[in-house]
Amino acid sequence: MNALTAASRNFKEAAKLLGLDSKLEKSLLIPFREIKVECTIPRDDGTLASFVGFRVQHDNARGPMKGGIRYHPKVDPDEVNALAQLMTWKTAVANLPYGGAKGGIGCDPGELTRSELERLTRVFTQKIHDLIGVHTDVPAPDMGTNSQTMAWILDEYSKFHGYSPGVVTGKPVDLGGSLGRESATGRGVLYATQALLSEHGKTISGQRFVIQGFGNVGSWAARLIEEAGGRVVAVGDITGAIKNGGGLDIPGLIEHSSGRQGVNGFQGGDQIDPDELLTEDCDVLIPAALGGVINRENAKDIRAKFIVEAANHPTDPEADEILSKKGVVVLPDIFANSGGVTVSYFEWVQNIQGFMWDEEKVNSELRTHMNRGFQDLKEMCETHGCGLRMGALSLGVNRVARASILRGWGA
Ligand SMILES: NC(=O)C1=CN([C@@H]2O[C@H](COP(=O)(O)OP(=O)(O)OC[C@H]3O[C@@H](n4cnc5c(N)ncnc54)[C@H](O)[C@@H]3O)[C@@H](O)[C@H]2O)C=CC1
Ligand SMILES: O=C(O)CCC(=O)C(=O)O
Repeated sequence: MNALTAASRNFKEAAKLLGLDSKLEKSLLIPFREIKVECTIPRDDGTLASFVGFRVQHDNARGPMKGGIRYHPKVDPDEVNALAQLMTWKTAVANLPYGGAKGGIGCDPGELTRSELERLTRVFTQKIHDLIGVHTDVPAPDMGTNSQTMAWILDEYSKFHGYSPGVVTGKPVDLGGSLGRESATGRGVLYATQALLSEHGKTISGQRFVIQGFGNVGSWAARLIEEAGGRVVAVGDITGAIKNGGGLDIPGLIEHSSGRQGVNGFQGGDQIDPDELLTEDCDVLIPAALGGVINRENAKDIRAKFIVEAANHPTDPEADEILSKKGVVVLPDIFANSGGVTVSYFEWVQNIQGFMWDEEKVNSELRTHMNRGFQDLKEMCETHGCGLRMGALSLGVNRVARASILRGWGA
């Protein structure tokens, strides 16, 4: 199912649950602004290459719009739109003073050299610089981008507006980035998983985990879960998948994967078919790569008891129905991966204050935020007698609707 169709379908179900006024419902669904720009750069060999960049600013009722920038060949307007919408609900679920946005460029970052990536990022920033800003829209890393990408955006933006570290988050620490942001999404996934398992009388220790995606989010989640006593029995990425029932050596896999740009060829386990990774036997499945990977084709074969959505929209609504009938508990993306944007908020606050927190404070504030978010989410589920996805969505949508009404935009 198309990402935008799926996100909108879930939103409408939450709006119905909340009894939202139909005009407000419509206005919450339509993005505030959709930007599409042409980005042409000279390649290193002197030839020209053109790419299309997007920034969808979905909603700003609760504050500046916030969300990552993705570099991936499959970036398209509908997907960016869906991801921007999810950011609006995510920042509200985390109770951060932000709205939602998302951006991306349709490109394969693995096929571009570092200097080509820098030129592409700078051209994109030149095209959108007057529409982003510390108090309007604050980008961050997502798939295919990282702290270096944010450093280039910050530098290019600052040529137009003066030095403004708070215009992006997920920056290098040397440029005003926050300690703990690099690991924040994976750490948030750990805290979210601990909260969920404890609700079911379990701890991380002794549980078997399967993780799809071994980039920023997947590798940090794996490392922290292993440190907390969990057994990561299979991991996959774009290069392949690897399994070891006794538990993979995660530090070894991180070293292998960063040297070779992927998990393929790791000797500490058996290579498996990446298509079978999601249906491997485990207690907790953590999708941490692309959207739409759990769908009506494979949902019936999922053997995990819990799914913790580290990726954005990994499960489509048809799969949700199948999983719910099977009794699989799904912790939704807009809560489970909100650790990243939460520490982005801490980074932005530090930039505005001009004061740096130590890493212990960042991690302990993150834990407090994630635990509070889980309690809020559970209360919403109890109030509406619904599952976790609808609980999270109605929590987020309700907060955005209230802000819109207070600002005089709603019914
Ligand atoms: N970076 C962040 O702070 C946040 C990221 N997310 C979400 O987490 C997910 C992962 O993001 P990052 O780790 O930042 O990206 P990344 O670019 O660091 O890593 C992406 C990983 O996915 C793998 N992958 C790509 N295509 C695949 C495929 N077809 N099959 C299997 N694996 C594949 C890559 O090999 C890589 O291991 C995305 O859905 C992103 O939107 C969500 C919240 C915050
Ligand atoms: O850190 C941020 O501002 C947003 C990260 C992001 O894109 C996401 O949570 O999906």
